[in-house]
Amino acid sequence: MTNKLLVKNAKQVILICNNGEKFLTKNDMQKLCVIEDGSLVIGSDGLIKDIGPASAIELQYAGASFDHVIDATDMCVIPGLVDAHTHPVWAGDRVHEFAMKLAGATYMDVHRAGGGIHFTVEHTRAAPASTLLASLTGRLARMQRAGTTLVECKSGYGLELQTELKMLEVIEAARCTLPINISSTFCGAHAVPKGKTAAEATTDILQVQLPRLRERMSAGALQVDNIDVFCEQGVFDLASTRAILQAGLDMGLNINFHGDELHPMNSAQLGAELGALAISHLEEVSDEGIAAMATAKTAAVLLPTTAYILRLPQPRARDMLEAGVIVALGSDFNPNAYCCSMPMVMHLACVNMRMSMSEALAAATINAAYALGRSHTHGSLEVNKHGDLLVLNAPRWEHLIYQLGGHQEVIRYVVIKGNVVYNNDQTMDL
Ligand SMILES: N=CN[C@@H](CCC(=O)O)C(=O)O
Ligand SMILES: [Zn+2]
Repeated sequence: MTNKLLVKNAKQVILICNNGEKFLTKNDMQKLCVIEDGSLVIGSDGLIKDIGPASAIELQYAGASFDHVIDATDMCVIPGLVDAHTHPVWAGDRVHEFAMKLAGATYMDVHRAGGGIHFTVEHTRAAPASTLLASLTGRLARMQRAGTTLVECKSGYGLELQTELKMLEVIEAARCTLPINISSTFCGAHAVPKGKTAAEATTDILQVQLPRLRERMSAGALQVDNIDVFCEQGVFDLASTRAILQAGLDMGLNINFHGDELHPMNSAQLGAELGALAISHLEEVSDEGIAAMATAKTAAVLLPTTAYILRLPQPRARDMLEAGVIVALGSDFNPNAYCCSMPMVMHLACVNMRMSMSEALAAATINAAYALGRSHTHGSLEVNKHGDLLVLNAPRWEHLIYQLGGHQEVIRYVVIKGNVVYNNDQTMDL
């Protein structure tokens, strides 16, 4: 049968790892697996069929047919990027709040004044599903052009049953129709809705939202992968967070939540105890929390754009890496942190959080895939994994991070399951 794609003669092919690793930690994040002068074949099923030295692949596939051939001479190949944390379904931008924050207002000042998540909830509740789907489609296309091929997408701007379901249905429609891979997250506990106490909101999630979600999932109408809560002072405390996460776990969802962002909450210890796959933010995590996450193999999804925009203390990436935590990255795309670009996120992680470029790439590929429970199929270039990759118009892969804000010029092709979903003939030589 005809193969889908041959990518030949690349200067470097960055596999990330080649032994079926589900994640990388410590020194393994420093020495990524690389083939110099390599080629790669994606079979008719969209999975990677072969990968190796260009000369060996040429011999082996002499006479084979391919739907598409990319000559990657002088270019590099890396796995598609994985964005482990986004809020991409919403109406109503918050550009006015950016001005307020620049003038000194904190995230919680804006939130308590009825802005922030509340502002977005009001606009998202009022928006038709078709409008939300159109904007989501545009945002996912932007992410894809910036190299993201697997993205986590949260609900959480409804805070009541109807709008939370509307958001999840919009994510489901995108998942079924767009090439980009999606991991869907129920985040009904993203904030306490106006007019309710946190206790009332928790009861509504446990007794109304989650049971209805379970019905929709059992009927096959919705696929939801993860459960999320914003565990924060003035939002959901540890007890409510525990109850909601446990209820999600009991219905088969992976725990993946916001913790220890603005105040130390012991969210990391709670997540580790519940077997969370991932916890995001962690700007205020304690030493005990770091140790608990390392032992439980709970990934830390670090979000450099948030710390940057809100001028928060940086998450302690180096301490986490040294302790053996599985460090992943996400863009945190949302109306507060409007960034669709994982190359920009990796750059910020390197400069502000002191990660090396290899660590940042591992965190934005195999470890981000692990945070979403997908590292058996995504996050590295290995035989039988999905044929999701980027071809970079650069002599070394590090240009993708080094060229600040330059991904439009560096990314030549984006490939998902062997199909070229973005062909950028505007790239220029460096
Ligand atoms: N911290 C909570 N949630 C988002 C922000 C969402 C918003 O402000 O709309 C975050 O991850 O940064
Ligand atoms: Zn978030």
